[in-house]
Amino acid sequence: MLLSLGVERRNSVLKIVVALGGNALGNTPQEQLELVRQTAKPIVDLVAAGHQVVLAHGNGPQVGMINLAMQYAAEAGANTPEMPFPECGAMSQGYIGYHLQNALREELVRRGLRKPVAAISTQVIVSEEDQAFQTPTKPIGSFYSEDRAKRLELDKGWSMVEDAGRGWRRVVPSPKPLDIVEKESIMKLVEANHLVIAVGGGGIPVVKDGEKLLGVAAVIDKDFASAKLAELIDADYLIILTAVDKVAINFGKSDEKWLDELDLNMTHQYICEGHFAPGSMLPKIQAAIQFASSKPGRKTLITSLERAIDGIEGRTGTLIKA
Ligand SMILES: Nc1ncnc2c1ncn2[C@@H]1O[C@H](COP(=O)(O)OP(=O)(O)O)[C@@H](O)[C@H]1O
Ligand SMILES: NC(=O)OP(=O)(O)O
Repeated sequence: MLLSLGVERRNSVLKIVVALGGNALGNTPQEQLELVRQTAKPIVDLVAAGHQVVLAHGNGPQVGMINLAMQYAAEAGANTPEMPFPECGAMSQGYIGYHLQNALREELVRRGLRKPVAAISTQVIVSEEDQAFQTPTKPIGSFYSEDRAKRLELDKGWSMVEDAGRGWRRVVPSPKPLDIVEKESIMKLVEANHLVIAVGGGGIPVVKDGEKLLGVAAVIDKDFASAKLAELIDADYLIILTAVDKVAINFGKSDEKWLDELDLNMTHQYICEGHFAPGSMLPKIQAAIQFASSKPGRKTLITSLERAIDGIEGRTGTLIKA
């Protein structure tokens, strides 16, 4: 028995959306290649147990790196065009999806499993009216010292914030996902028993302009996009893999307490008490609530990539349920 997650559906096939943090993918192509090999193992464990899996991933460090590189190249007169931000997001989706789909395919082959893997270039509809466009909150790119961050604010006009005690980062608008353009294709591939990678980097944010879709300069939180995808494809579980085994209250303080389980009332109370850092744990918790409250029986597990199997088997992680 691989998947316990609340145990009532022990031997049934579950439809699971797994969301993987962009910070778990490293900072260079070499690091990412190595890390996706580790990522592939717990994902393929789920597949081997017979579950239908859709993998979503973040892109914060990667879209920041791509955007900065394109800006520097254009400013240096390297005969390189100005690259619009949504195209940078699309590049990050392709770059990460390429590594993930190969790592998953190799792990499946290594275990003698036959299953096609496909990364879908995914667009996610947002509203032009979303208040997020007025207040950037999504951390992207590298971590900087406070001094360097203040200089970048002046030199580049970036908005910079301190990110969960880890350093300063650029922040960009992060509108909420309203719909997923390629949802029918994703559904069809899942039904056809493919291992699908979708809503990479939260999806490429687009707004509707009549029949057209226009890319916008923003980064959708992949946890919200994953929750939306999980709702739309009628998944049973949303599993959010990040750098910590469990969610804590009083995180980083002397009275820190790691949580095994959260119901919706407790979760709302802890949000009001400010236990979850905006831009890092808070969106995961909000996405977890969104999915867990969208239909009876739906649950979200938050745990670390390293301990994903333990989390899946009910030995660690924080389970959020209605
Ligand atoms: N209450 C909390 N409980 C656990 N971790 C927290 C909490 N508040 C902030 N964090 C931080 O949030 C991080 C997860 O957010 P982040 O690194 O942005 O996610 P991602 O893995 O999606 O890139 C954790 O590694 C931890 O450092
Ligand atoms: N798009 C997104 O949520 O990326 P991270 O997981 O890297 O923050």
